[in-house]
Amino acid sequence: MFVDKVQIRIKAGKGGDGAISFHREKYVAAGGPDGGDGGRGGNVVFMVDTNLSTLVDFKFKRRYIAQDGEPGRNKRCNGKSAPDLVIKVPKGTVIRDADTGRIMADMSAQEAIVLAKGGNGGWGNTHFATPTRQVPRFAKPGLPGEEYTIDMELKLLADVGLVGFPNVGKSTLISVVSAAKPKIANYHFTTLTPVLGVVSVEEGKSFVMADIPGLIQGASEGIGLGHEFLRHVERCRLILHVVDVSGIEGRDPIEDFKAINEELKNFNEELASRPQIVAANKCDMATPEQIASFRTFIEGQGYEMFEISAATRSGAQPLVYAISKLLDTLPPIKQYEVEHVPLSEIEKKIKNEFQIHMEDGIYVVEGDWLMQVLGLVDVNDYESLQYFQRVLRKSGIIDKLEEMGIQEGDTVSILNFEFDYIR
Ligand SMILES: Nc1nc2c(ncn2[C@@H]2O[C@H](COP(=O)(O)OP(=O)(O)OP(=O)(O)O)[C@@H](O)[C@H]2O)c(=O)[nH]1
Ligand SMILES: [Mg+2]
Repeated sequence: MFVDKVQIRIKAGKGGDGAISFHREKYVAAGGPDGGDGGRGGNVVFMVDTNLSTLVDFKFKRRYIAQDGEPGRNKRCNGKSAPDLVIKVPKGTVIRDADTGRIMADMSAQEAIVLAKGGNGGWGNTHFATPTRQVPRFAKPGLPGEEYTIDMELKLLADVGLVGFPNVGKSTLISVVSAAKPKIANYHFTTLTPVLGVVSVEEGKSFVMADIPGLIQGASEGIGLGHEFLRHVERCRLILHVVDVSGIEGRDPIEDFKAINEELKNFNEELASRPQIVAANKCDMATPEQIASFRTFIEGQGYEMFEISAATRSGAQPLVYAISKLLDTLPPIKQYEVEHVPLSEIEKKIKNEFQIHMEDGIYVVEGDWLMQVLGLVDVNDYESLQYFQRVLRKSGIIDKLEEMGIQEGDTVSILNFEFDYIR
């Protein structure tokens, strides 16, 4: 079964809670705190698996939950962090946050990505001993992991997309220019799922061609099969429009050509203006007059046309060279840009709900949204920390801290994350 669109739910693991425990030893009256930290919750990681070519597995399993981190224990034993939950997807899968529509990943630009971060483990009470507080009877709980409902869509990666009415010879063509072996038969909708083929042009030079089911009038409104598959030509750099010029099926090639382009336009305006080459197929069955009048029309429209017979292979090689030459001048395959959660939205939310209080000489900042921001921060990554700093500043947290008299070197605690304040 070919499936190229699914919705699933992912949830990263919760961090383990920090432990509250005190050192116990014979003859030692009151031992210090020795509660260990909780381990990190498992991330949910997406990884490209080139052996996969459909999202069918996700039709049957829709919830993916990573394990929680282990809680801390006594004797300063830290809980184990949970392993990442790795989800394998075919190359070309585009992942969106179903709630906001934001693009989270394009699994053609990236091989692997952490989509939901596991929560940090909570600190054990060992961390909270100070000269004035020798018996800290508290620890921090682990933070929840991120969770999302995501829409996944497979958009195949091909340089050239074959489009045309059913039975015009698209599959025959891909079978003669590449090693792909699609089903070929004399009836409509022989091809039911997209097929990719690598076309080699010359030593060290090749491009990828995608064969999709035939389109019919109304395809863009969901009639027939083609519409479901047009998303697979959305990334193509070039459209190869195959037309049957022989009229053996009683159709008019000019009308066919117009109808298909109309469908492309209805599906996606931009798709219709994608560079397009026309392959006039079944020339072995067409009269010179039929070919000539089609050529006049096509060239009049400003397209380049190639006479071919996929069945006899004639004309296929010049077509391949022409495609390759045109591809050299075109931009690379479209990648979807990952959209980060807009800063301004986060700032607004934080601004409305953060609170700061002092606890044992530490500035403690709290707020639900901070948790989500922290989920995006990687403390080992400079850019990420800068982003965090920007959020703190723009959402007014730094102003508030300064108002409260914070000084260089004072400790600020934001959830489980403690750092020295630097101006
Ligand atoms: N005479 C002739 N027949 C051809 C040519 N190319 C393809 N055919 C025949 O046309 C029929 C349909 O070919 P396919 O390659 O399956 O057509 P398709 O466009 O992939 O069709 P769908 O998958 O249904 O959209 C088959 O019987 C082919 O043998 C050609 O150049 N000349
Ligand atoms: Mg076919």
